[in-house]
Amino acid sequence: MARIPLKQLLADDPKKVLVLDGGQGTELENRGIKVANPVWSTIPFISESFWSDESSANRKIVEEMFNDFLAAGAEILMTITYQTSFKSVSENTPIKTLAAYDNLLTRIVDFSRDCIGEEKHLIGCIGPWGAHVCCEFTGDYGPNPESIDFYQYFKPQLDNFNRNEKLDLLGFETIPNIHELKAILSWDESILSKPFYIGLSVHEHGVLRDGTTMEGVAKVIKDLGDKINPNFLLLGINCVSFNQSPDILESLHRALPNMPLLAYPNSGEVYDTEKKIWLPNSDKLNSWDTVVKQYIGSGARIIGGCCRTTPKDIQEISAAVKKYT
Ligand code: MET
Ligand SMILES: [Zn+2]
Repeated sequence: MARIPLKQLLADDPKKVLVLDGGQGTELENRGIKVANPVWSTIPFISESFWSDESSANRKIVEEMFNDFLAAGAEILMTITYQTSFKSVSENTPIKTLAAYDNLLTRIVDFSRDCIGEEKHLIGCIGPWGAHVCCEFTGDYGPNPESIDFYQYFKPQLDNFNRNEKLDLLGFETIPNIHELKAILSWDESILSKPFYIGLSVHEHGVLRDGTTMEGVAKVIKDLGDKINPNFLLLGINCVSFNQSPDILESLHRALPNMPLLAYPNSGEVYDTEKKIWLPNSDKLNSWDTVVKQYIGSGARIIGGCCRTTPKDIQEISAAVKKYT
């Protein structure tokens, strides 16, 4: 394999900060793919023509998106599988069996790897349980979050991703609920056999969407002690408010000073659910230059963008990472 394993790469060069790509779902939308459906950005991969017709319009759009993020300086990119859980796919698309689902994931990973080449690192993106029921920004997992069978939900995607050598890292993203975090962290190497990270969905006031403080999050990790899965490489925040994200990351760093972190906030725009439009971030307090500088000061090792961030944002992130490392 041409790529250095991420664990080694991060350990060998303690100053290395990897530039991640930007918001894929919203970028596909910007480029004309209609993603408003229960499997969101998975939708282009569901139609057979995406695979059979190499000149299909959607295929071109996805290829160009990857190319533009690469040209902007991304060194680690994600598969577009945020809402590609077996439950979401089998309940909302013609793909019903585990075998057909496995085939879908393998095709998506192969395609993503072909788009980015052998040199760049690839993350197998895994959205939270809440994405299936649209509550990743409220963290409201119902009256009995402790009895949700998270393993059952994630297993088909994990089984596929764990054994796919084209993936370098698994990314659990936008995790809003402490019970889900505890569940993921309770899984040993037989369940999570690849390096993985967890991106938390954090309120702008700095608490997990369900109200747990960053100290509370840190306690879960500290309490696990040396029982923690050695594949747990990074913890961080994603799709959080751009303006508040440096402070949030700093609070996570204070609570867990030795933990490698990652950060990829959204653009700070706000979605108007009535008018169904994105409202501009009118009080953008910081530039990427300032934000990236603060992230690096707080121990960030992977930095990129989430929803509504574009290749232009990644270009600015990449310039700042070069400047401050
Ligand atoms: N990686 C996902 C995407 O941009 C993150 C979504 S956060 C709702 O497609
Ligand atoms: Zn996002």
